Amino acid sequence: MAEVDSELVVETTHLTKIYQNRQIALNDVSLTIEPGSVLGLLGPNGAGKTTFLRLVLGLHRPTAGGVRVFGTPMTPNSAMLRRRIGYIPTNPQFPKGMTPITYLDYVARLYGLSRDTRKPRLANLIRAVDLLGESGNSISQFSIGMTARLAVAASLLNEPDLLIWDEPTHGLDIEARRSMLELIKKLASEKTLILCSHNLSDVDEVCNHAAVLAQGKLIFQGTLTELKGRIRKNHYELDLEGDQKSISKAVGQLKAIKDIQQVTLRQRRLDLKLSEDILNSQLLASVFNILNENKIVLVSIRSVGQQTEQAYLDLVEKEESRGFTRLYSPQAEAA
Ligand SMILES: Nc1ncnc2c1ncn2[C@@H]1O[C@H](COP(=O)(O)OP(=O)(O)OP(=O)(O)O)[C@@H](O)[C@H]1O
Repeated sequence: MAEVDSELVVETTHLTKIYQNRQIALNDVSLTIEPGSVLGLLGPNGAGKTTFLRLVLGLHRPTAGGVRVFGTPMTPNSAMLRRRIGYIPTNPQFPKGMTPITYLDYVARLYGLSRDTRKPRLANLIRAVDLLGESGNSISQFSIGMTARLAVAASLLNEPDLLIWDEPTHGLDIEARRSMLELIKKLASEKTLILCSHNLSDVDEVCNHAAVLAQGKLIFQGTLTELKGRIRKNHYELDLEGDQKSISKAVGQLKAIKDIQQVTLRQRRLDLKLSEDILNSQLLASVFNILNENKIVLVSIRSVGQQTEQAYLDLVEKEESRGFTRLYSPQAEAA
């Protein structure tokens, strides 16, 4: 584990970006990212994610508010500060006439790395991203997976402390995606990462924090556990085995229990929604008892919806319906 200092890696205050005086891409976003975080930046298309990343990188100037990276204000002139960041845009593009070696060597020279540092680091990185066999081939022949690996190598060349990767698994096949996720997990032990992604199972696997943008506004920031904790709990799905008559009888008994709010049976799959404020283990014990009395075998039980994807969809849907309400009841908004 890398030494974690208390300095915030990123701090945005009231960050706002309006394009061409009319498109509000980012609206008053105040967000902090601590060292060691692996932050999943989430949001529907057009929510402002790329705009946010570009502002953190100092590639755009904010319309209002500001960004500090490692405690220092980030501006388009902060070239030295940007060197501490390894950035991969969505669908990275490279000069087609180059090979991975000539390209990485070129980037390393731009960073001002000496020959003695450059050569071994380049060799290590090419090996780490598994491009050794392709190191002398033209980038123009590269698949999406090879291009993604080259982008990873380029983003790590200057040994940055912060990695900002926009959709790193986009377009990758199953194997390439797996190795990308494993690499992210490895890097997470020594660096801070911001990962923009539409793939919530990837986020679930590698991130420990999440920030959700919707229509330019930050509607959630916190740990992934907190994000999941926002969704409805006490919803279970049970697969049963037994004769239909016994199952129907058990369903009748379950419906009579006060703290079971909803009982739905589809074939042999039972959907149970329990009261939020009840000790679930106690109530589930009663459920198991009823199944037992009716000689019904419990094949499996799952907690429904305790997933990042469900939590994210709940949040974004809620925000959209709020927008809808604002649109159609101006008095409510003004109140
Ligand atoms: N250079 C620009 N000029 C004008 N409008 C822009 C510009 N870049 C982005 N926008 C607009 O700003 C809003 C936010 O765009 P942004 O690309 O930041 O969203 P995003 O969350 O990254 O979307 P996606 O998931 O589709 O990549 C969108 O409405 C987009 O059309």
